[in-house]
Amino acid sequence: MTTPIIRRLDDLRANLREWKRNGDLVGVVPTMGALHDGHLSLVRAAKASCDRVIVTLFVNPRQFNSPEDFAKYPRTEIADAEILAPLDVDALFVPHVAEMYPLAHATTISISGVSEPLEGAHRPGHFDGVATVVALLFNMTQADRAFFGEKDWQQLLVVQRMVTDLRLPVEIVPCPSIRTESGLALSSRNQRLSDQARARAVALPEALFEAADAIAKGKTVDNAIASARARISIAGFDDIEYLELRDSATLGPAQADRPARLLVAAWLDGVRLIDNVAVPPSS
Ligand SMILES: Nc1ncnc2c1ncn2[C@@H]1O[C@H](COP(=O)(O)OP(=O)(O)OP(=O)(O)O)[C@@H](O)[C@H]1O
Ligand SMILES: CC(C)(CO)[C@@H](O)C(=O)[O-]
Ligand code: BAL
Repeated sequence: MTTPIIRRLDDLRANLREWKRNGDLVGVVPTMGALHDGHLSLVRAAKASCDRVIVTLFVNPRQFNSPEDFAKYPRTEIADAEILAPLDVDALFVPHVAEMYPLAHATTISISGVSEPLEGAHRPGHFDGVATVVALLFNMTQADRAFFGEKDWQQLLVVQRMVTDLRLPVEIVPCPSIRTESGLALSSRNQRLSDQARARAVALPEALFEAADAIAKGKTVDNAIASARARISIAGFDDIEYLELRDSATLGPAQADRPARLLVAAWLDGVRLIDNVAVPPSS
């Protein structure tokens, strides 16, 4: 089975007309490619609950706040189509940048509140780019369900906020983070790490899980975060952009009686890694 690649919106719409006429439930998995098992878990979830599954592959220039990061982002379309083949998706939508953003394109979607701290503070404009492209992809694919990974926890909340606020007729399905056996969350960017750096990178999830466990057992948040920071630094990370406990749903200050999330972004050998874990309420 080869993966049908569609590049033009008109062609996608022609398929969609037929699928919608049949009453098929359409699922979309938005990605930027360089597919790994994390993406494939989203595709499997989509296949399990939808009649038609569209995977989108678009390295969205508008969500990159650093031109260097955009230039270095892995682009592996042929391998991506191959890795998807056994999953038998209905379309791999790979639009050209001009299909997404014709010259006259002048609309940006900006979400306040949940998009402002953490990634929003460290990557100015990032979530405007994400929200704009995700809204476009929802409209282009006319998806009934969309699948997003919890690895990008803040992105998930931003997209959920947008869907609620704009009354978009799409159900967001969160999917758990897929990790290597040693605990590292799979990510397209971390494919750039050397084997040696990848081994050191495991300190990130280890520190997160240990801190989450310690907080749940009553250790103060400040002490738990200080220990986690020390562990990550000792492993050789160059910079910790943030490591914070936040309310799981709002990303406001964490409260003891509500689910919280410990979220981190840190640099190792020129690669920026993010991760997050749940911290259950203490009462
Ligand atoms: N390890 C993972 N487990 C579950 N979902 C994941 C994982 N990694 C990425 N995803 C999800 O896949 C979708 C597409 O993500 P994307 O293409 O940006 O890949 P990525 O691995 O997150 O890349 P990077 O973080 O390096 O940009 C997003 O919904 C993202 O949350
Ligand atoms: C959702 C997304 C595909 C939008 O470009 C991207 O932010 C990603 O891959 O997580
Ligand atoms: N996975 C989130 C997309 C980004 O880092 O731009």
